[in-house]
Amino acid sequence: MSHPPNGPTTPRREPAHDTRHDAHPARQHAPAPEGAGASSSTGTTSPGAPPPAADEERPAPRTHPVPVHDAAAALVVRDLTKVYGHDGRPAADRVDLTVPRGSFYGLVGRNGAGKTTTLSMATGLLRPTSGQVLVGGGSRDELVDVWRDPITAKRRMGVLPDGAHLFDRLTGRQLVAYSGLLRGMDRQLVEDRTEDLIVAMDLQDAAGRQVQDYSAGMTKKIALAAAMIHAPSLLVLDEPFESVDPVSAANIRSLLHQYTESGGTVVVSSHVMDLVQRMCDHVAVMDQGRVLAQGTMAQVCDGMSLEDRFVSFVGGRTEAGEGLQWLRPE
Ligand SMILES: Nc1ncnc2c1ncn2[C@@H]1O[C@H](COP(=O)(O)OP(=O)(O)OP(=O)(O)O)[C@@H](O)[C@H]1O
Repeated sequence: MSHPPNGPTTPRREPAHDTRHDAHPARQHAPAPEGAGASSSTGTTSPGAPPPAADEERPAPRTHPVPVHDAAAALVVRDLTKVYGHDGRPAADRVDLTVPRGSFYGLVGRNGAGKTTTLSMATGLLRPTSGQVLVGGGSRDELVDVWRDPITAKRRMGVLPDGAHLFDRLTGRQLVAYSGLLRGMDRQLVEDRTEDLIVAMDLQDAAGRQVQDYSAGMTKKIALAAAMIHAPSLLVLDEPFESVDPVSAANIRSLLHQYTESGGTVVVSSHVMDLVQRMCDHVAVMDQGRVLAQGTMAQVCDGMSLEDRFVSFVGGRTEAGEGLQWLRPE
């Protein structure tokens, strides 16, 4: 599985951080995840150191295995690799990730690091070149292989893909409702949850308009609502806060925290280190298709800010304006 950690930048080994929580009944808008006492619509779902000044020597790629038994995992990614073209360079290179149940897990990396590629394979949207993805979260502790049993695996997941192609001639309300109906949910339950989600996303005034007329942030929010309607046990969200206004983002964050407190698991990709550090309890750092570090936020940060830690892992900082001396107003 993962390479053994070594060297000065390796996060300390700490005892396993069991982030699982007991079911939390006090939730208003976030659908309770499967296995957390949710009502089921169908019977099958309910579902310090400063950063290096310049481009210092990069640390050797390494991963930090999370000491969580697979049975306590919501998502296990093993040796996942994707080679898109014929140049043989993998966009995701033997990625190993273990996402504990009930965790709020951040996946960070620079542009092109392989986050979307990894999450797309992990959610059954992009066929891997090799490797395996397992999803937990059923009423029993069994893990399901996403590529061998996609129907069962996808019932457990709610996915917000990057640049999702939505049925944007539907109204927002229709889009959310159809996401539930397509999953075989009871119509009344779908209607009730749709209204709850529209309020949670602050889209009451726009719910009757076609999604094609939505702003980028509104589109993101309605797609997030559609991903949640079946109360999955795992939410995989690619850049969920991109373009979303700060008030809506804060509301969505608290909704997602309620969801994890009631046993659900959230995986988010983001470039915004400060946000990830505040929001997530676990984090993985990717660069050039590889996982350089993963673990609890405390393990990975090791006393630094996530941003400083990230830069120490991936390098690449340049002096401000270097090479752009011409960029001055005339
Ligand atoms: N469909 C594709 N065909 C060929 N190459 C691709 C394709 N999608 C992504 N890539 C390449 O794979 C690598 C990883 O891309 P990916 O989109 O996974 O990165 P990312 O970490 O999500 O980036 P960003 O933060 O900019 O969204 C990049 O080099 C990208 O050019």
